[in-house]
Amino acid sequence: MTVNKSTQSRSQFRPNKRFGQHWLRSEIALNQIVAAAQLTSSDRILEIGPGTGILTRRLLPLVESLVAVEIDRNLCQKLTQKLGKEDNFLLLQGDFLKLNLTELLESFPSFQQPNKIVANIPYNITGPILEKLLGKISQPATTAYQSIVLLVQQEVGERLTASPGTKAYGALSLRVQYLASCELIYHVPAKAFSPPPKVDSVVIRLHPRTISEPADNPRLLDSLIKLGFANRRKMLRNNLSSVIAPDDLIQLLEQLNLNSQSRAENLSLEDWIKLSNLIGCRSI
Ligand SMILES: C[S@@+](CC[C@H](N)C(=O)[O-])C[C@H]1O[C@@H](n2cnc3c(N)ncnc32)[C@H](O)[C@@H]1O
Repeated sequence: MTVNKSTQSRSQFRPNKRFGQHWLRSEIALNQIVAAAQLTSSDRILEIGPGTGILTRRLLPLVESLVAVEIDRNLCQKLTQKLGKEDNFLLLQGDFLKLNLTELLESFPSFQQPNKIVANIPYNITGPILEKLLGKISQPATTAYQSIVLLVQQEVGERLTASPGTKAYGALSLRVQYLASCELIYHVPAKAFSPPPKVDSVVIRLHPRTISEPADNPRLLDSLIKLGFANRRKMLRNNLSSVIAPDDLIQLLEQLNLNSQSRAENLSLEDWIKLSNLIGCRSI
């Protein structure tokens, strides 16, 4: 891990597949990301994977400070040459998933406690990034960001923001929606990148939250969701039979005004929490 204070022509930035590098080149998409972030001059931004600095350069004049974490050493050198003179820019070289940001920022008071995240992330590590930012149902993250604006693969964005009863709705939707409200803001076509990825993308915005009526036993809720969606076509009473007898589950579903033939995808987050609480009570 090295720390560089503070980019060259884009032709010098040869994308490295290993790091999921696809450079944004669409003015429209860049403007959309900035708009979705709803920035104010007092915001302290964390950017994951600044790459060529194309987004960074737009954000810097609009905010108080921006700390960027980039894994690619060569890019870091170029970024330092480009943006190193900007007082409100700090570049950390390293793997975002492994570094302890709070500890690293102890020596940089002006960059501590970023309140917003804005990033075009490497798609291959979307899940781990979300988990690091939000935590898990059983262990929510302690750092509360005001908002998180990310460019993600369209299919993932649809799953994150999906509603009950839809094809995209699943364990990922519930796990993330338990920890944050999620909105899909813009569609970004593959041609907005160089090289273009195989899939289209979307800009999403998350607002981490503490749910008003959390599950009594978050670990149980998490396990039930996993079991419930293990086979989407099966009814819940079959998928959850290792935890609760089918007849007993039918009773609980009726208590919650839910159809006894419900599948996992038919239950809202609130239904899942209530069901988990009822199952938890029975096993005490
Ligand atoms: C999709 S590119 C986006 C680059 C730039 N923000 C843009 O919009 O053109 C993802 C960036 O994340 C960086 N990256 C990949 N894995 C990373 C990790 N674990 N930690 C930090 N940065 C990472 C890549 O090197 C690359 O610069």
